[in-house]
Amino acid sequence: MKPASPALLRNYVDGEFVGSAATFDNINPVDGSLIAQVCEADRATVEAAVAAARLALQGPWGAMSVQQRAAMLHKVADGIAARFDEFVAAEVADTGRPLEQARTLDIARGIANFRTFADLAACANTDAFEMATADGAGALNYTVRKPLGVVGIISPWNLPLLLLTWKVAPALACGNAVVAKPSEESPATATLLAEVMRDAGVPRGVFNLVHGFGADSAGQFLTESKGIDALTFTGESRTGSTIMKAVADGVKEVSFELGGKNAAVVFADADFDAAVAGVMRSSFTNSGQVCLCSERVYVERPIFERFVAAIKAKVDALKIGYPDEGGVDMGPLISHGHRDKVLGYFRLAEQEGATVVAGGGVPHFGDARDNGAYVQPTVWTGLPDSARCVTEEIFGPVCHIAPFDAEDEVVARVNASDYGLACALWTTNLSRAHRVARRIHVGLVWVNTWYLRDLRTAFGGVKLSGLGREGGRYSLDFYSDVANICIKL
Ligand SMILES: O=C(O)C(=O)/C=C/C=C/O
Repeated sequence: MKPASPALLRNYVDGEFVGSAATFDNINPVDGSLIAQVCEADRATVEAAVAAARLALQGPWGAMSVQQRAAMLHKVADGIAARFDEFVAAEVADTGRPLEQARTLDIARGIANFRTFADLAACANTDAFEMATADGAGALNYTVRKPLGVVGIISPWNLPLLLLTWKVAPALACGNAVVAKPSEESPATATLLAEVMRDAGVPRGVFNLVHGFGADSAGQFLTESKGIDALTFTGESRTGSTIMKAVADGVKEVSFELGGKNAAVVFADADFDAAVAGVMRSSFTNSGQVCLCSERVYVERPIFERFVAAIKAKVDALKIGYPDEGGVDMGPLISHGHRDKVLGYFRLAEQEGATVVAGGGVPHFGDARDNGAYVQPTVWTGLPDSARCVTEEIFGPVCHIAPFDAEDEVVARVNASDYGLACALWTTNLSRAHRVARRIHVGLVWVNTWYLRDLRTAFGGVKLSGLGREGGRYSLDFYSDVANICIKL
């Protein structure tokens, strides 16, 4: 029987799904099969989306109260929930991730992001100051939040719906209109989101979706558009730098959540089993394709050998497989191209003199998965801190474990990085936990846990890991223009 013709994922502009002359393949990384054809937005389509967003601000959307916008965003959340299994299936097909992760993390957080920012925006207060004046009558200062206008959003493939909605939700809650460009690797849930937006009654032009690549494609066209007022991007640091240059002439506001080479630090007084389980999560969740993952692990010397052995045993026992396999721990990487990059680091590590404690290659399944983008979860020891595999972001299921002897030493080694996004500390010494957490030069520190998220908190990194903070009121501050009004009494 002729296989069903692949779906066609289209752009969503001014409330309509629109095609394009050029399309590109959407591939399932589990077995390399074709999922869909995706319409690549050209510059004219991107500009039409930007113009539609601008127009939307003058329409019913621009006249809505924050309470009305919040109600609309709850309807969007309801719409995702109503099509939950469709979103799960689409995310799994695009990424190959375990079904359970898509259900409990990716799609669940897509819903939570809309609900959280609807409520935060509706309840947000602003400042007011009573001011004494020479004439004794006084003055009143108060601030108001106004939408930025048209916000460009470029979101990554590693947590597709989670990270797209992490930006769309607050941007809309603050009254902006958006043009979103999801990664070419993960277009499916973004396209479903456009359907949900339409069905929830979000006015035309408020949410626009353009598919394509970065350079010389929709990502670049969006960045270069004179019609955007701000741009928010999650992805690689060097792309962030390119975007910054592109928007510099227009002095556009940017918010960047970029790369990382995050450390986990395990002190000898840690709860050993909890630390082993925690480092397994922080190194291998989502096949290591989370900007917060630990690719550097430092273990206090007295427990180093025991810790490495425990990690090896856990890694060797990881179940790598189909997304819907019972008990599967890890799926493939996002694409064959990314797999080649990660395998390049596996080879480099051996050239740099690493001891390969576990993994280091490609699993053999003897079935369709051998056409997928799988790699073995991998553990190294024995490299110097200066090794490229210990300094460069690999973004795969891999970590290097090194011993340390003193607190000051490990703090200096962790901070000796061009990145500064996240760190996980494992210790039962309370004063050490607070002391060391403050000394690590990153935006996010977890103690005796990892990737435990309160959406009201500041999220972002320092150095090459990013610019600005999103989350809670930080998102409201980025996605709003704050104006001060002073009234003479
Ligand atoms: O959990 C979040 O809100 C978030 O932003 C995660 C980012 C992960 C990036 O790889």
